[in-house]
Amino acid sequence: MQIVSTIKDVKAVVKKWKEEGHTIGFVPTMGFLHEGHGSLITAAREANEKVVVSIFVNPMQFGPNEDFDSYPHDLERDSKICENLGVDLIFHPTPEEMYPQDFFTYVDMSVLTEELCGLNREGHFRGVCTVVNKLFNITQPDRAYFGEKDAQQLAIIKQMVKDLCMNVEVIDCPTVREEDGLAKSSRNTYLSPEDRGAALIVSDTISLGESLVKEGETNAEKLIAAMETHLKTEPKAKIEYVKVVDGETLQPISTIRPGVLVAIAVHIGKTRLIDNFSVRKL
Ligand SMILES: Nc1ncnc2c1ncn2[C@@H]1O[C@H](COP(=O)(O)OP(=O)(O)OP(=O)(O)O)[C@@H](O)[C@H]1O
Ligand SMILES: CC(C)(CO)[C@@H](O)C(=O)[O-]
Ligand code: BAL
Repeated sequence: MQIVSTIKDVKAVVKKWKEEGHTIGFVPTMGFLHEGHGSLITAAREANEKVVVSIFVNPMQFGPNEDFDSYPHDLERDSKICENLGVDLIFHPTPEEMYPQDFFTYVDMSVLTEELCGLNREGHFRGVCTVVNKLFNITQPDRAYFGEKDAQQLAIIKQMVKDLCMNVEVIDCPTVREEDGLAKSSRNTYLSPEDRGAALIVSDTISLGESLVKEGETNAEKLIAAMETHLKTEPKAKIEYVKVVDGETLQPISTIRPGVLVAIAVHIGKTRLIDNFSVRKL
């Protein structure tokens, strides 16, 4: 496994692989890898001859009051995980490598970025789209792997690939959870033991929502109300949103049907957690 930090070095490796006719699977991450990332890497490993993982805490997608400075990192540990999972190349650039002083181009999307997390994280998806576009251009993947835990991000990346006719297949990977249900996330490391207990309300509320839909609830307003009421049983939970939206356009809808995304964002202490489920059939 190679670890490189410059765009030039990645491009040289990718050029050679392409000349040899290899397919490339790409997993973009911000590092501090866990089994959620592991499942993306495993899926990439199974379907492609070469696997590239990027580890880059992208400053452009963090707001001024967000956790860019405290975001966890451990390249040595991440490298071992990647090596064990059969990754061929880690790309670990510096912010200066990705954004030199004469960097002036951004990828902006409307509509999908204006809902859910976009309401409170201004500029976040501009940063995500810009960096993912740049990473795709650098790594030239046949397939790129994204987690359903970040459902809005996944929908936005699919839209970007479609709108801009990008030659990459976006593969969705199911949310990997802790044994008690909490979605795995690098930010779970911020949770104190007490907050970790309280955080369970998030996945619990997702399970409740799924059960209500299975039992026949088709009214989005009622579903949201029931989920909010459940979240409020945990005094440490501060609700940012509970929303029912179309899974592709991310616009709010009133009647639940297959293809709908039910998404929540909740703050537990200083930790912001997201979770969701998709309605596959009624
Ligand atoms: N629990 C999970 N299951 C499946 N995929 C996941 C999970 N957690 C993260 N991913 C995916 O891994 C990719 C990289 O995500 P990232 O490095 O931001 O990890 P994260 O744990 O989501 O971090 P954060 O705590 O910042 O949300 C994204 O496509 C994300 O959706
Ligand atoms: C896709 C991504 C690596 C872009 O920085 C990031 O948003 C993430 O880790 O989900
Ligand atoms: N996993 C999503 C990246 C972010 O929250 O910045």
